Amino acid sequence: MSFKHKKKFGQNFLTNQGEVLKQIMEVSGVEETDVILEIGPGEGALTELLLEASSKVNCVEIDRDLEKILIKKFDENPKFNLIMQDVLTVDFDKQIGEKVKVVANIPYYITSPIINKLIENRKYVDEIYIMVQKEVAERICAKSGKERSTLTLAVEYFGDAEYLFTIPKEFFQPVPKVDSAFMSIKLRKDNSRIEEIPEDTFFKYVKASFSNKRKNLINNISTLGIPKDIVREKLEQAEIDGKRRAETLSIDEFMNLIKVFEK
Ligand SMILES: C[S@@+](CC[C@H](N)C(=O)[O-])C[C@H]1O[C@@H](n2cnc3c(N)ncnc32)[C@H](O)[C@@H]1O
Repeated sequence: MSFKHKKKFGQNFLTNQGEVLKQIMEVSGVEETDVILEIGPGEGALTELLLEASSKVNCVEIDRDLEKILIKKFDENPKFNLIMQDVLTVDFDKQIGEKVKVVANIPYYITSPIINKLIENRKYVDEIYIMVQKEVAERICAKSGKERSTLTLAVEYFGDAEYLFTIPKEFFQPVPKVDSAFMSIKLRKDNSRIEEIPEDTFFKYVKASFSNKRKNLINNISTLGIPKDIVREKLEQAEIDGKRRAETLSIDEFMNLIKVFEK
């Protein structure tokens, strides 16, 4: 009996596998020494190639109905480690405990929480290769323009994102409404940005700046309780036009602006 896909778990499995999987393996550059974390293995299409190419594959899958299928396929392979659990509840210290490369076609309904969880556990993760909704990949990787958001800045603060390639929606079963994209996030090994501006401070200003996307920086930053004339003055010092919107600022402009406000 074939597997019945569950919408609530974001289950759109790759069908046009040969082509896409080959591309995934090529761009993610998995090596024999790599330990992999695959979030949402599904029926194990990608898992099989990851097992061939790496030294160990930790798979985290939430759906108990897939457990038997995965065990039947891979349980005899000593490199295979199955964690049947919601990925957002995985304790990296206890359950992973070593450096991993993330390679996965993740469940799209929790894309931001997954990225945030991987960033929080960056001591175990330095490279992330994931398939996400095309629009989300475009937003995360946008260097300028209205696609930029707090998620774009969060990723830029900790690393570098790159849009790798597009996967048409017809390559999945069931066929979703949207196309997908494969992208990478390389987390910075040094703490350069964090040392310049602490995380809490950085996100306080970024969140305020994006709090109302139609409003300009003066109006949004003043929601932090800073009088508008002071906000205006500080933005002038930072050489940033207060009428600009947050989406037009690069991360370096944000870093500079925050330094001036925090002086
Ligand atoms: C988009 S499908 C990808 C399946 C497979 N990797 C493929 O490419 O065909 C997402 C997978 O994530 C699993 N999943 C959904 N929510 C999850 C969660 N919170 N934790 C772990 N896995 C989850 C789903 O059951 C499904 O297997």
